[in-house]
Amino acid sequence: MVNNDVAVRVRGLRVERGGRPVIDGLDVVVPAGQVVGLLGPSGSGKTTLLRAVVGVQAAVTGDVTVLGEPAGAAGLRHRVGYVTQAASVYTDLTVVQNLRYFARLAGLPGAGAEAAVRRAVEAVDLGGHEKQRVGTLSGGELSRVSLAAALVGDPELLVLDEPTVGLDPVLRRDLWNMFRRLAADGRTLLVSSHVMDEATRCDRLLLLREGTLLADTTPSELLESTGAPDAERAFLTLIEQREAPTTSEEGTR
Ligand SMILES: Nc1ncnc2c1ncn2[C@@H]1O[C@H](COP(=O)(O)OP(=O)(O)OP(=O)(O)O)[C@@H](O)[C@H]1O
Repeated sequence: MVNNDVAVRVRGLRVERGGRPVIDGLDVVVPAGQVVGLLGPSGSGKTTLLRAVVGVQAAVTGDVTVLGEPAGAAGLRHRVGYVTQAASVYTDLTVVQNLRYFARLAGLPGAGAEAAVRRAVEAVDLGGHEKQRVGTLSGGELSRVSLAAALVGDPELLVLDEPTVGLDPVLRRDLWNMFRRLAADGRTLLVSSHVMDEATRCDRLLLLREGTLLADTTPSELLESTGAPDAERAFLTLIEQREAPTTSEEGTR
């Protein structure tokens, strides 16, 4: 049965990379229609988890169900948009040429493709740059073209791997506002970041460390439960709590 309240359900996920487990027994739920932040330090397994969700990660065991289907199923191809860390648009083509290409890949016919391209350009505020070659865009504009390329197929779930990396605070804020608008339209966004202050912009947070889930919470619950003044210190507090010896262990010393 499809549970419309859940966009992604991960059960007992284990992934090996380079001959060692980088995710070991992970259970995660991503509720539909929300902006869910996947946060954790570099190397904690964020990209690996996102790759498992879009179905491109090898050596995966466990269950990953996306929009009611197994991750990577052919039926999900147009329902899931994935933006990788490295921009995957063509720098020698203009914005619109890129988006037409991605509309073709999404199987959209002529008139439908043109309408989808226009909608995607509007959704990411790239009006006026349609005929600009992607290689000449600024970093923030380039991020938005990648996002637009993922949007042309009108996906229900957007999986974004560190979309704000390398952007200044104003551009980061603008991009997060855009994510909020996309969620308000009914989409689910799973967004990874290692910048902890971005946590406050999410509806829910998944905090990852060394391939395990440290917390599945909301920004306000995170601050309340740790008593920390900001997300970064809350994350450190959670790690310290996890690593602190229990009372019984102390008693045996
Ligand atoms: N192709 C690979 N071969 C071997 N090990 C890998 C490979 N790719 C990733 N790893 C290892 O898997 C672990 C998780 O990597 P992953 O890229 O998922 O982390 P991340 O949290 O996304 O990091 P970052 O924020 O730096 O992108 C790391 O220890 C990394 O070294």
